[in-house]
Formats: sequence, structure tokens, C-alpha cells
Amino acid sequence: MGAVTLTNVTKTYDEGKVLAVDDVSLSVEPGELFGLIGPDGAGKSTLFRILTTVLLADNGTATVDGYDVVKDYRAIRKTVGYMPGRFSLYQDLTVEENLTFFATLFGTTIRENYDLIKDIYEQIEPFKTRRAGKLSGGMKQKLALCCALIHKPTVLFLDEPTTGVDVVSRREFWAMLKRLKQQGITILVSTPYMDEAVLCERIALIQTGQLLSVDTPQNIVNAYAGQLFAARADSIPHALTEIRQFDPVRSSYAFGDTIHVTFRDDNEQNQQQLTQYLQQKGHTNVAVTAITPTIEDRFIQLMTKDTSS
Ligand SMILES: Nc1ncnc2c1ncn2[C@@H]1O[C@H](COP(=O)(O)OP(=O)(O)OP(=O)(O)O)[C@@H](O)[C@H]1O
Repeated sequence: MGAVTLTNVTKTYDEGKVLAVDDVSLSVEPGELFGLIGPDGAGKSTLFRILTTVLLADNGTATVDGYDVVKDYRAIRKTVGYMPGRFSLYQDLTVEENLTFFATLFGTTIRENYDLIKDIYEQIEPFKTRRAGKLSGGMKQKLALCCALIHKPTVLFLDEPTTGVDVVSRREFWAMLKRLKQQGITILVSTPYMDEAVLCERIALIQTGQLLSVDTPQNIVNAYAGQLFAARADSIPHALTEIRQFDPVRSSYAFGDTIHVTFRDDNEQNQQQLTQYLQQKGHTNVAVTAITPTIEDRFIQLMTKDTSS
């Protein structure tokens, strides 16, 4: 059995008016670093709340470490670590007091499981007498992770741990997750950042409560249907409007400082025809190049269902 399983789980809010999780089934293997990837409102937090026994599903079953989220909620609460999306620490307590509080809650001490948090705690230790509310985003995130780990959980749920955190802290955070994984902890992490998806062993792409795809990041990219092109021109907004009116184009969207384009039929003329079309429309510095898709491209493809795959 997986370390975490969901079977046909559905959850609605507001007396059924909001469908937050729609018939989701999933299995996460023991020791896996698994990512739940999706935009705001996709249902990530709802799934995490169900799995950490904070919320009851309307339908379906779920287990963590073999325990049922309804029947065995007490056992699950003892065994999992949960870092909720919104900052969960006591703002008026110091770094050290927060950690001691969470340790006491689980009947343990900082000393007992210090090995597990050592790497992370050492970075915030110089500020141990500072109130949590006065820490930077990256420091808060490290402290919250220490608090979620202090009772040595077997499964760790991290709900958007890097949202609102600077790029350097984000990178450090993922390095920490890799080290925790080496200690055998199963880690489920949710993120809206596509660049973090590639750091997971497997990911689930989630949108409006439904899983669009569950696989390794590489397989998800490999499943991209058709050839993708990046178009460049001096005026991206105008070029995008025009590309959308070009009949052979199936899909087009702004992507950084380029426009990603797919065609209804993949053929050798597409690249040249689009270049000529944009030049005829008066665009300057036009370049159209074939590119390798990213996870975000595959996500957009699945969301817009612009192919039959
Ligand atoms: N307590 C609630 N009452 C009503 N609707 C809710 C509630 N909590 C979440 N929702 C709705 O359920 C859907 C899924 O929300 P959820 O928070 O699970 O998504 P998410 O992927 O975690 O996004 P976010 O990052 O915005 O939290 C959204 O449409 C959201 O507005």
C-alpha cells in the first residue's frame, strides 16, 4: 500500500455549490518526494486538509501510512508533519519557544529529534530569541518546517511552503527537502511554481479539483502532443493578437518574452509561414524557433485540451 492513498475523493463547500476536489484517486509511494502542482484554487489545500484529518471528504476514502483518515485520525495526527499554507506559527513566541511548544505538543523534546532538524535549525538559531512575527519570510518558512518535523513524522505535508519566499530561500528549501527525503520521510509538497515541479520525483497536475496527469516530470513533458514553437518579435502583445488570427495556429500564449505556438497540422512549412505572416503584418525582429516544451506547456495543453491527448 502507498504511504498516502486517495480513492475517489470528492469535497464540496457551501452546501455543494463549490466543487473543490472532484473524484481524485492517487497513490504516493513510501519515501517519495511528490508534488501537487496547480494554480490558486485548484484544490491543493483541500486535499492536504483531508489527508491531515483537518477536514472530512464528502465521498471517497483516504489513507496515510495505512491509517484511514476518518477511523484512525488520532494515529495520523501523531505520525504526520503538516506545514499549512498560511503561516502557522505563534507570532508572539520566539523561535525557540515555538519549537519547544510543538515538541511538547507531541510529547517530545527538541533534543530528542535534533538530528532531523539540525541542518535547518542551525540557520535560524542565531535568531532563537526573536519573535516569529519579526522573522523574514525565508526564516519563518525554516522555522515552520522545523516545527513540522520536530516529532519525526513519517509523512510530511507541505502546503505551498515557498509561496512568497525569495528565490534564494526557495532554492535552499528544496535542497533541504532532498536531504529529508534521504532520511526516508515521504514528502508531499504543493506549489503553484512550475519550476519547482521538476524537483519532485513524481507530480500530479491539478486544476479545478481534478488531476490532469500524474507522472514523473520528464514523462509529463514527453507526453506533450505536437511540435512547440517560440515566436519572437519586437511587440509581443501585437504579435500575439495577430498570431491568434493566423488560421494554421492551434494555440498561442505569451510565455516570458516569447509567444508559444502550436499548429493544427505539424508540417515543415509552419515555421517559415508564421515568420512570413508576422513580417507581412509589419513586425520587426521576427524569429520562430522549434523548442522543447516545459511542464507548464504540458499543463496549459491539458487545461485547454487543445489536442485530443
Ligand atoms: N472554506 C471554504 N469555503 C468555501 N469555499 C472554499 C473553502 N476553502 C476553499 N474553497 C474553494 O475551494 C476551491 C479549492 O480551494 P483550495 O484552497 O483547496 O485550493 P488551492 O489549490 O489550495 O489554492 P490556494 O492556493 O488558493 O489555497 C477554491 O475554489 C476555493 O475558493
